[in-house]
Amino acid sequence: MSDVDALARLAEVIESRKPANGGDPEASYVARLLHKGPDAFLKKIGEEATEVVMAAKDADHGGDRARLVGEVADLWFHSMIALAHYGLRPADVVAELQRREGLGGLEEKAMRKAREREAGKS
Ligand SMILES: N=c1c2ncn([C@@H]3O[C@H](COP(=O)(O)OP(=O)(O)OP(=O)(O)O)[C@@H](O)[C@H]3O)c2ncn1[C@@H]1O[C@H](COP(=O)(O)O)[C@@H](O)[C@H]1O
Repeated sequence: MSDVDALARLAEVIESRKPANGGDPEASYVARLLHKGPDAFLKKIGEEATEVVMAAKDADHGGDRARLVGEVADLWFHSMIALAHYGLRPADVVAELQRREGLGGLEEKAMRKAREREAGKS
């Protein structure tokens, strides 16, 4: 079973927790966040991103790398709740990464800057 399958399965569970699909905020953490709305899960994303940074800095100094894995999992999980809310799936993110495959970040940035310069002229 691939990594992407696991993300797709989790996306299905998240989908089933939407208010429109009968998700129960009393019984489900995901349903509770979706019920509270974007402010609630976007705040969690901000917190989890900070925790990723702190865990990585800790790992730099001999800290537990498993903690970093856990914090990244929390960040991905909460990001997937946001994707679901906006009608998107992990497959959309994977497709975007696939689109970028082989296009170096520096090369992409140079192309983007050139496009911006062109747009500025017109
Ligand atoms: N992957 C996860 C997952 N990762 C993290 N969490 C929860 O996310 C919360 C993370 O918040 P924190 O670490 O900040 O801890 P906290 O202090 O409890 O958080 P808050 O009080 O601030 O909300 C915790 O309550 C975790 O239990 C998750 N909850 C659910 N899932 C998946 O989502 C599925 C559906 O979950 P329910 O909708 O709850 O059934 C589960 O079967 C899992 O596969």
